[in-house]
Amino acid sequence: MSAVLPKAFPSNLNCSHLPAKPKKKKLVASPQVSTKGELVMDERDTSKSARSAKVKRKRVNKESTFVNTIGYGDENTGFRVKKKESKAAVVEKKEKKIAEELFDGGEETVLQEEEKSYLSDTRFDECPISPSSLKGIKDAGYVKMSKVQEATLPLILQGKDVLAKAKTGTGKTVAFLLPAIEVLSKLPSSNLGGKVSPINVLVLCPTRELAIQAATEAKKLLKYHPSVGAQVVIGGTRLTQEQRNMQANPCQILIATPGRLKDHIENTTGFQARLKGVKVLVLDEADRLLDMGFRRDIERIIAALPKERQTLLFSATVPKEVKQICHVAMRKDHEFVSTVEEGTEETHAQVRQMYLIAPLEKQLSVLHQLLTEHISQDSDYKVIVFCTTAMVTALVAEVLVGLKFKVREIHSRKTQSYRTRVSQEFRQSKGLILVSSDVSARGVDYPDVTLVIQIGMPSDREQYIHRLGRTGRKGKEGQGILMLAPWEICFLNTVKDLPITEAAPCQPDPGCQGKILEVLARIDMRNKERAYQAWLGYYNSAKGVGQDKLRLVNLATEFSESMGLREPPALQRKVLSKMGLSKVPGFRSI
Ligand SMILES: Nc1ncnc2c1ncn2[C@@H]1O[C@H](COP(=O)(O)OP(=O)(O)OP(=O)(O)O)[C@@H](O)[C@H]1O
Repeated sequence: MSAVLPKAFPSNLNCSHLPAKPKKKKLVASPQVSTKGELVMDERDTSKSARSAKVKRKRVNKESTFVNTIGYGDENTGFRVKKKESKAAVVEKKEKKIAEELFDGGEETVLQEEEKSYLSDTRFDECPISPSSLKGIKDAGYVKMSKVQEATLPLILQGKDVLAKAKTGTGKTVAFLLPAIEVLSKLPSSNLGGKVSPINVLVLCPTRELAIQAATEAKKLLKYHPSVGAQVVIGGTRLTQEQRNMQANPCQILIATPGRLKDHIENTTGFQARLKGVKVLVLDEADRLLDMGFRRDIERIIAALPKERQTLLFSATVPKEVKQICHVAMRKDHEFVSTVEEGTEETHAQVRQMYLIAPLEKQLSVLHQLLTEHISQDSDYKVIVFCTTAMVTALVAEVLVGLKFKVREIHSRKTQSYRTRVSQEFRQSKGLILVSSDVSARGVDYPDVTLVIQIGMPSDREQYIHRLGRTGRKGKEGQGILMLAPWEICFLNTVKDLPITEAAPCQPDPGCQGKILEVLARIDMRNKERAYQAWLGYYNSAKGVGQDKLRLVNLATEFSESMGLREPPALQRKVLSKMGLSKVPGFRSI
């Protein structure tokens, strides 16, 4: 395997290395409609003002038709069978009429050409979906299905287990929630009531943020299903509070993080009985949930569920190991659906990906330069800076605040209420930088993120793709920069098939380093000690770095120097021992 080797870090070049946002011409929907009611596309400049007016609403002649590419008329689906006046046909007509009324006038959201790329030509109202769901979909502003939604809906409605792979930000949440709600709404009423209130749909998400977000999407789709409810159980909130909520208002859809769900299985009276009602299990970000970190919890959870159920696994990345172990959760005859074409990248073409090599002691000043440049180019900037661990995230955020950037931080060491508040604020804001650990790496849907910076090598190729996927969502443009230390270059091997190119070298403003040292000097020593320990823990187990322990000692010292420390902090003996480093010479211990 040939590595993509970057040039050495040059000492004397300016930082205008990032290509300015191209002022290219794009195809955008014209406000005109042809006599046949087709949308007429023309070519014109999409300057900022044009971009800001990107979503326009326009009436399209009802005659404009859309080709249904996947055959919802298929008899196997049990919907829209034949056009004879049978009872089924009458019901079908009635449903169709309601659907037509819902979308009457064919109000069509006209999007930029690039934003359409993730959508299919199939409209939701052409599909065998209940009028109540259609109403919710309409209120959410969705008209056409995304490609992954179009590809998976018929299979899920047929009752198949599905493993689905689709790029980040292309609507996977609706792809599993909508059919799951449809399955649920067709259950006989005995499944919906009785002494025990069963949980019929169980959605597992790897992070709390993702679970909350999935619940928000579920609530949109359930708006006109008054008898169906969705509830979230996640860590970071009081177990007893969740128990009370579930008792007061038992819902058929439960969205959970694995650890907390396991807690309820073990500690909440009657919970196991409720789980016996599960008809659909969804593993969102399946590869993450099935990797070693979550595997035990997932196995324990699956053991508590009925064997007779439908299982759906969704993710933007499905490494081959996941395909191998998905039998843990799925039936043998499950379908694998991928909307990422064979031989194409798993990342979006409209997201420019670059890497940049900088030694640890220069990384903060390079970061300062990257952010300053980006902000000067785009006043509507919205940046996520990913760091390796929670404590390193906290430190980088503190430095950026000291340098007067507008910053929020989010990581696992913050309380859940703080995380929820910051997440909500960032979702709605412009002109803000979010410094984050991997709690925001997967699935979190922040609209219009303009730049994702990753400092330090991600845990693996999949995590790189998911972090990058926080920008360029729903077909929009974005930019990603991966900043590596020279000794992390080996990581590039794992992403060499992706269109990631080396950024022109960056020489930060000479005055900046001094300012950074001043800021660092003001930061509480304990925060630096925590960052040092966390950094060491991360790289100690990082592939390609952690094996050579003697080298690790030196790299950790380099990191402590980058925080302005003369000597590395001493670590507790038991911490060193836990990391398997107690016998390695060079670490200071107390
Ligand atoms: N058919 C649709 N039309 C328009 N917007 C949609 C449609 N379906 C979903 N969306 C919106 O697209 C955005 C991205 O969806 P979602 O977060 O589910 O993507 P995802 O594929 O799960 O991404 P990730 O891989 O990062 O988890 C959300 O804001 C969602 O509300």
